[in-house]
Amino acid sequence: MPAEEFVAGWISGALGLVLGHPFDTVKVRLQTQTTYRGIVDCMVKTYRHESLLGFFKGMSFPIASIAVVNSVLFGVYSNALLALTATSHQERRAQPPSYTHVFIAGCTGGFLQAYCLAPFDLIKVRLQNQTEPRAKPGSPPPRYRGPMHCAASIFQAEGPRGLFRGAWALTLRDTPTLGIYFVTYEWLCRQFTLDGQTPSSGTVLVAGGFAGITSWVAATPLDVIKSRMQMAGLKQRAYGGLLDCMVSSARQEGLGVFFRGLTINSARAFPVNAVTFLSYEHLLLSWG
Ligand SMILES: C[N+](C)(C)CCCC[C@H](N)C(=O)O
Repeated sequence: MPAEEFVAGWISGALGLVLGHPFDTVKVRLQTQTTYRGIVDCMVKTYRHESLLGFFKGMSFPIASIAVVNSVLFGVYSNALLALTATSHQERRAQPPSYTHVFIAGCTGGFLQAYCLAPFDLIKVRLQNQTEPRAKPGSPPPRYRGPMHCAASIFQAEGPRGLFRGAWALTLRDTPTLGIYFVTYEWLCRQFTLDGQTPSSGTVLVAGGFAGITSWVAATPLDVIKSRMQMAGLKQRAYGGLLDCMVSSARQEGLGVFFRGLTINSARAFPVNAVTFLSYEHLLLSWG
């Protein structure tokens, strides 16, 4: 039943997401704030000021949006591959598509999911960057009270286009790197699987995990720029555009700035993407 599979896919996507979210908060903070000395320092400070809850800020929207984002990514990828190679998912093990086709299909999926992801991602980043501890009597309330309030305030202050701030950087980040994502996954699966056979669950977990890491390594420089452009509207320190943001970040902080959050991104990527690919493959198998 497609509806059941959809729910199962959403739940396993959500599981991966919850697992990865604390890493994601630390990453966003390291990328956009200069008060932390490193991963451990950021974790300790977050825990001291905001308790464990601090790591889970901004999570409800990604959970709700992962259903849309994941189905666009995997659905477009699979259908693009069908259009390119005329083989359905079931036939692909017997007649494996070329890596060029896998790459093109991955880029197409990545391009389209980026636009669905953009407003959700913006709200996530804005909420994750609120470092105020949870409502203490007497302390000023945080700027955004929650995701809906955040969306409404951005809409009011910056207009509908405000919700798509950083969307270009996000599209540039995701188009080629999701091509790399599916190529890495396919390549690793084929290395550990006999011709024509279905990869084992262990292979799918490892291939999915490494596909996540590889694509995040490639995506990190644009990820930093994306997060900064998303925060720019708030700080009134608007950049002239993507290039301006790149140049001024590199000038002020050196080239190392493009690799901020790389370690934490990779640590997060393995479990998240291992779980995502395992559920994807299982769902398609049970669909027959
Ligand atoms: C393309 N880029 C590297 C940005 C993401 C690729 C992995 C996507 C996955 N949902 C995750 O959150 O890890």
